[in-house]
Amino acid sequence: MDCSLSEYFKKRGSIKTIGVIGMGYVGIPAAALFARSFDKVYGFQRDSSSSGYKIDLLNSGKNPLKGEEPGLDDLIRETTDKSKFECTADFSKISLCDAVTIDIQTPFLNPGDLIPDFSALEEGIRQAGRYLTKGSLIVLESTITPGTTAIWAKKILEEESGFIAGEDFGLAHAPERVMVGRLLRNIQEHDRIVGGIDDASTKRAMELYGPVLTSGNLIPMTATAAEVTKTAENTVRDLQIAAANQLALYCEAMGINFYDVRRGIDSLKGDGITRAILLPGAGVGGHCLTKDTYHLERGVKIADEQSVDFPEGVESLYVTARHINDFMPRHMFHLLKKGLNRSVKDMKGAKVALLGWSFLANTDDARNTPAEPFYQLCKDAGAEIRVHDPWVTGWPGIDIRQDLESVLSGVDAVVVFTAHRMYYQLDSEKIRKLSGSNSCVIVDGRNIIDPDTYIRNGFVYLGIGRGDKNSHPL
Ligand SMILES: NC(=O)c1ccc[n+]([C@@H]2O[C@H](COP(=O)([O-])OP(=O)(O)OC[C@H]3O[C@@H](n4cnc5c(N)ncnc54)[C@H](O)[C@@H]3O)[C@@H](O)[C@H]2O)c1
Ligand SMILES: CC(=O)N[C@@H]1[C@@H](OP(=O)(O)OP(=O)(O)OC[C@H]2O[C@@H](n3ccc(=O)[nH]c3=O)[C@H](O)[C@@H]2O)O[C@H](CO)[C@@H](O)[C@@H]1O
Repeated sequence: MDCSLSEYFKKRGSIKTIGVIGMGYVGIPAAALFARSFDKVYGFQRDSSSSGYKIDLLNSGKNPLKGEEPGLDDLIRETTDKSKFECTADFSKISLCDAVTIDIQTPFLNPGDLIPDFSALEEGIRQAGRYLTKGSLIVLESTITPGTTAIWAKKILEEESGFIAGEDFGLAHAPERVMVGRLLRNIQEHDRIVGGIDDASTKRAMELYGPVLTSGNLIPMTATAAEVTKTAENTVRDLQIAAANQLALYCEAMGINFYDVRRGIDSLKGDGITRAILLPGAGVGGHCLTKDTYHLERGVKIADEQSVDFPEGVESLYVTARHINDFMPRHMFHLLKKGLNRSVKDMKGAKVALLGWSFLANTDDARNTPAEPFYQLCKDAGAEIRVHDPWVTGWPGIDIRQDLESVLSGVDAVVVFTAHRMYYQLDSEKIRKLSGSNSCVIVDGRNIIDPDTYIRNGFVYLGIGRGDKNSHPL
């Protein structure tokens, strides 16, 4: 009788060589941190036209990620210099690894039909299955539909390897809870959810993640519970943001200042009471909050259990929240239209400066940026729209400039979409001169400018949640 999985792990000894499949926002910092704590890390990256360049870049000690990532440049240089971190497209080296993590993108083709595009992930899992060895551990870190690890991934790995998960190799899910701009810090400081398909896999996965944690704790559970934790934590966050967005829309309609109401609500504290209201904004972007709700919804739909007991004909609260957040770029367009009407200008032919393309302040990550639907609405309405972003240097079909003055000169309207640090320094007098207009419109999607300063300088001001200012006297 072959030995049990725990015995395989024991015979193999402690984890020394690790493979990380997918050199992206998640895989690169994860691999670099593993390389600091373990003997050797192989970063597996397919040699694709869009990302193959990362292999040589990383092997030369350079960080392919733009934007501010404290500590990552040095850590990549340090670990590659010591040959502890090597990037490759040769997946056969997976056979040298004691543990392999998979950090491949998991977008939705079309959220409406809840069908994720797991094609890239499947290719990566098949590569892992092809070369994994007895007594190794496979960990899915990608954000996936609940049920994926223990059913779909397990089946593929067993098909490709001829081994049995839970007997010949370990299998777990350990979701990444990182945010661009704080990748290294999040991996080390956030508590780490670790969910194996069985106890032996969970324990082995804890051996893998323990050494990279500084203040974070390990939180063991089953693989499916780990998948639900990850998708639900982002679903709930998206719901909280939608609650703030809806309240902001109400405050605008009622002519009051959302931030007065927020301060008032926050004042109710103590005795375990919490009513934390997040911030309304021009929209919710990113790779995670825009899709994890649909992973959770799909998970409950495909679960073997009987269908969920839920009120008849009522849409999921979580999907409704997604619709509210996805509406915010259109609301920004409505505010712009209102402002141009007040300054007696047509949207058609209006020159509009869009400030901020990335979905998050001070990063270059523009995936699912809410600025894109807004941009399209303006274009479709005949406006001439110019985009500025200090971090995002390129985007398919969009001319993104880094020279703010050239974007602002001669404009009829300025629209703030991202709270980049430099936009807090915007000078109303300078913008008025650059625009050459005595009634330039300014729409603040991130509450970063002072309305009264701009109104005093002759601007037509509108801001999200600012019902007290959006119809100010001209
Ligand atoms: N970006 C974040 O801040 C973040 C945060 C939390 C969770 N996540 C999740 O982590 C996962 C990865 O996200 P990401 O942002 O790192 O994606 P990414 O697109 O930045 O990186 C994915 C990398 O995997 C590579 N890849 C794709 N298929 C491959 C294959 N078959 N073999 C080898 N490499 C392959 C791609 O070329 C790319 O370099 C996703 O599921 C995402 O939801 C991301
Ligand atoms: C890449 C990513 O997304 N990773 C996630 C991220 O989650 P996060 O919640 O930290 O990301 P947010 O900061 O929410 O940004 C999302 C969008 O929401 C808008 N927003 C935010 C707050 C608010 O009050 N009003 C808003 O409108 C904001 O502009 C932005 O477009 O990091 C976690 C680890 O920290 C990860 O685990 C998690 O996968």
